[in-house]
Amino acid sequence: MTTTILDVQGISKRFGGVQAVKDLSFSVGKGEILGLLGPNGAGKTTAFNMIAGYLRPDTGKVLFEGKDIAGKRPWDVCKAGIARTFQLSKPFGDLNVIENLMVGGFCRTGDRARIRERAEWMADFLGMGRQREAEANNLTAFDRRKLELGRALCTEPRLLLMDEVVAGATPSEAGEMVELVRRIRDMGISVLIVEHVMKVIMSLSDRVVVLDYGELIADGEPQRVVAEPRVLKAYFGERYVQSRA
Ligand SMILES: Nc1ncnc2c1ncn2[C@@H]1O[C@H](COP(=O)(O)OP(=O)(O)OP(=O)(O)O)[C@@H](O)[C@H]1O
Repeated sequence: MTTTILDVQGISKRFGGVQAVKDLSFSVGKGEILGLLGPNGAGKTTAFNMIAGYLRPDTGKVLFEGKDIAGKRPWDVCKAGIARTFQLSKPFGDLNVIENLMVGGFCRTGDRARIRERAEWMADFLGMGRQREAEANNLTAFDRRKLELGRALCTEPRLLLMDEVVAGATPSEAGEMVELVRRIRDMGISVLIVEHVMKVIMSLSDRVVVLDYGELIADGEPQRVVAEPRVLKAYFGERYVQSRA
């Protein structure tokens, strides 16, 4: 039986008149890759931000390894063992690859030698060994994205939250990212991933949960979930579902 690493229990968030997330519950198993799906505006980023400490939930609990982290600040969530990447990657432009990676390490320890060693290892892991000294400003968009991923990993997380990691990537870059995510999971890190590119989600996820208008509408094995009428309706509308009946 898989152990649960993250257990989200009934979280909600309202922005003025918009109920962005409503009574959302789901869990991530240890060693699992869970895909978070849903049409634009479904509440995925809001849910992410409540888990990562960027937004305080109006209701509910976020249990990480059994402890409620809801409402903790991002720095404390990171220290607890959760790292995240952002939709828009913003490395420190005038720092080089190793220096950017080292920034992540300071979340865990003040030991510069250990941080540097991990950053060097990470540059190789990302396939950026030859760009160690390159300034982030001079990297391609995809390399900046990988760098952001590496910076998150340098915080030594046990759960990684990834937001749209292949947006704007070429097919071969997307393939490279999929491989990296698999290797991250093989290192024992659980992954919660938001991604619009279906091919990526379907090939990576052990399980997916689907949101629509802030509510969970499906949770299960990817192939089965994407064929559910409720999910098809959320993505393509009622007429599409009726035309297939
Ligand atoms: N800070 C905010 N203030 C007001 N409304 C917000 C705020 N953040 C999100 N919303 C609204 O909450 C709803 C959910 O947005 P959210 O960004 O979480 O969806 P999403 O599923 O991540 O969408 P996308 O796939 O387009 O990134 C939307 O209606 C959005 O307009």
